[in-house]
Amino acid sequence: MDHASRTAPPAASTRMVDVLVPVALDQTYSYRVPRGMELKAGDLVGVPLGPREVLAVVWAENANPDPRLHNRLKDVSEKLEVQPLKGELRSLVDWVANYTLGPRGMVLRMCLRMGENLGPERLRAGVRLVGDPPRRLTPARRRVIEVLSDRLLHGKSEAAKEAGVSAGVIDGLVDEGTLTIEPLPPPPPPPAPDPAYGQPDFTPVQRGAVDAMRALAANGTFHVALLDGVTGSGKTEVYFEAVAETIRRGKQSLILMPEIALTGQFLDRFAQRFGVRPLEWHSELTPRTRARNWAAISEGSASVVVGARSALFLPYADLGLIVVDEEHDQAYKQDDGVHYHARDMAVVRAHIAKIPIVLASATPSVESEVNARKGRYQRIALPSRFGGQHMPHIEAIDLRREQPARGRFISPRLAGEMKAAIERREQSLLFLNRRGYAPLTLCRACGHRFACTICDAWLVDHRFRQRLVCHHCGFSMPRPPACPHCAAEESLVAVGPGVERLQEEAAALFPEARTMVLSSDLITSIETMRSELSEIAEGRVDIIIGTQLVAKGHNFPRLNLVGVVDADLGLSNGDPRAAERTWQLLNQVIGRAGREQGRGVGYLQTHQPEHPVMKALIACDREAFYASEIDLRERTLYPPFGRLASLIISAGDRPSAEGFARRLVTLAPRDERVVVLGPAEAPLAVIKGRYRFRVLVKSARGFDLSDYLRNWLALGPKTKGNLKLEVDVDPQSFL
Ligand SMILES: Nc1ncnc2c1ncn2[C@@H]1O[C@H](COP(=O)(O)OP(=O)(O)OP(=O)(O)O)[C@@H](O)[C@H]1O
Ligand SMILES: [Zn+2]
Repeated sequence: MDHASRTAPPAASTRMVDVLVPVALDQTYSYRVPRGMELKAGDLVGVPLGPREVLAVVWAENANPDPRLHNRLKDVSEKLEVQPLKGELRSLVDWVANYTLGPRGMVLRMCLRMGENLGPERLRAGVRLVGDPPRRLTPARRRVIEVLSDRLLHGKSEAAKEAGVSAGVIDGLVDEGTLTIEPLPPPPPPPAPDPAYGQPDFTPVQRGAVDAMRALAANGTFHVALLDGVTGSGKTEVYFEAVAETIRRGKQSLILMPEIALTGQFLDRFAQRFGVRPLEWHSELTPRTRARNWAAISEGSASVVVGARSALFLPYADLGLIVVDEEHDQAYKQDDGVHYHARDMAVVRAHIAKIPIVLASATPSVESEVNARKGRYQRIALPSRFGGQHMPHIEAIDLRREQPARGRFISPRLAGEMKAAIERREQSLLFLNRRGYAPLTLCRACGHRFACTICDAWLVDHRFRQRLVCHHCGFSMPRPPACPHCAAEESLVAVGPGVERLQEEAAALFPEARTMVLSSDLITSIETMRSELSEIAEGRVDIIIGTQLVAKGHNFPRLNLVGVVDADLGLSNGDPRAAERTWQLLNQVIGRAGREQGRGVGYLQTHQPEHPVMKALIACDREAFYASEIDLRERTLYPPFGRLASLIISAGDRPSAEGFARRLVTLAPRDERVVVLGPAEAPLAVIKGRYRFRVLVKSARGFDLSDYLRNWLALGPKTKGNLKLEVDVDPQSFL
């Protein structure tokens, strides 16, 4: 910089803005606004950052940087012609970043996942027959002319496909003057959902809840309702009324789902109620659909959006309602990148936007249950099933007394019930939350166990894929013919069951029955998953064998029997939420039984029928479960009576990770409202070659734990080299 430019006032404009860039940075950067460019907070802009041009959002106008820096600032290069991010969304980004300690830029990034193309839609080419046939008329050319004989405009690629020719044949006809190329008009926007399209008749039990839903949506102010209805009570139909009311008010609704891959049935039900399908938002959208949907959401033409957790961060033009379906579901917690809980952040968004939110579940999280008990959330209850169906009857099968045969996992009693169900032409569901064939493979001769080389985990035998697979890093290897340790041949045995092994057993027990395994690792695409689920719903499967994928939200009309193969599975680890999870998962999966006809029955194969969770399940005693769990959390000051955060320290070698974790803990600011536990080696001590230590931070309920952590980490040693520190506020996983 030369002397003159420092003293003379710059010729360029002196306006400046602070922009936030969607990368892993927390702070904003100042840029100059070129003359003639009008910018306000929320505008999307292109800015030079280092050697690149990047997308950014104006976070604050009239920024006030050091005036001496002014001449070193670069200019905003362009303003994008899209809707600006509203103040409401920018506040959410700031709030989430502040709460989770995630970099603001990374939170912003979730708002900007609109795919590559932001410009206008590329026009598609159309062709029309206008002139005479060419002199040289090949059979291919004749077919094209036939297809276009109506002299209307056809899509070029469709016409080529219909005539069975390449695009080159069409281009040839264009050169001859036989056809013209004209742009196809863009497809008309899909019709808007119609709130009056297919409204059902509600039962007297449902009517009260429906009225409450409509009132909350009509009020349109911040209000949290817990729609607490047993499985099969019609929660979806009921919250659709809040959506209908929101459509009538001309505002947008967002319905969050834990597992968007499984929502085929949901989309159909939505169409039955509103005449069209809602707009979808999830990771499997093509870039073009993503760009189109993002634009429809930000312009306001999308009236209802159903999406996975990331849909919470979209730039709705005028959001009027949020519904969080299956609000208790763990899948709402994101555990990489920004660690956030979409249900909790949805409540924050509703609060900032001053709109109502409905949390729906048959098995509310302990947090939401406590909020309803304390009157912070309005409870809207549906205590019985729709259509007079009974809740399933639940029984324990005590595995200490009723053992399956050696190497088998289905007890004789459960097998007998399955046989009876098949004879009644009803479906059975075997539930086991374990993917693959067997969780462990060992050598009978020397005892060698197959473990992942870079994770602290056994390799899981996957027979469909014919490989041993690590569920933590994805490493896999073929099952070797001999033990790599002692070279014994044919000595390898599978230990324990996975769903694939259960299918083998079910097929051996009932050779005539049609079986199907549903497990996330076997899904090749959302479409195949949806078609498999409709095959089940149509009754073309007798025995369904599945992981937690089958527990969520499905309606299988012919399913009356659910067998939980290992009810104790989720209780054995030291997870403070183990009891809650087990209660929720088993209620949900057994809740698939007896929804439309006949009586549903659930069998719990367990070694501990006297465990409080099993007892509450068997007695269908929801009160007993929540009372004892709430009491326990209150005594131990676990959430929601206290707050938790985890620090996860990992490094390529054990001493670095442990050393850093120890140093960090010694620097924790003293505060009598905070307890720092650890560091301790993580239960999953090594993942992908990284050694992991955990620190658990517990505080009183009203305490600003995020602020405490921020101050602490600012004092802490810097993370250098491959050392990584992750902060997880309100952790759901303790592994
Ligand atoms: N008023 C109604 N009229 C017609 N059908 C209804 C009505 N209420 C509910 N149903 C039907 O009852 C079935 C169960 O409803 P729904 O799936 O909404 O229950 P749910 O409470 O969400 O259950 P879960 O928690 O198990 O997912 C569905 O097939 C639904 O279409
Ligand atoms: Zn691994």
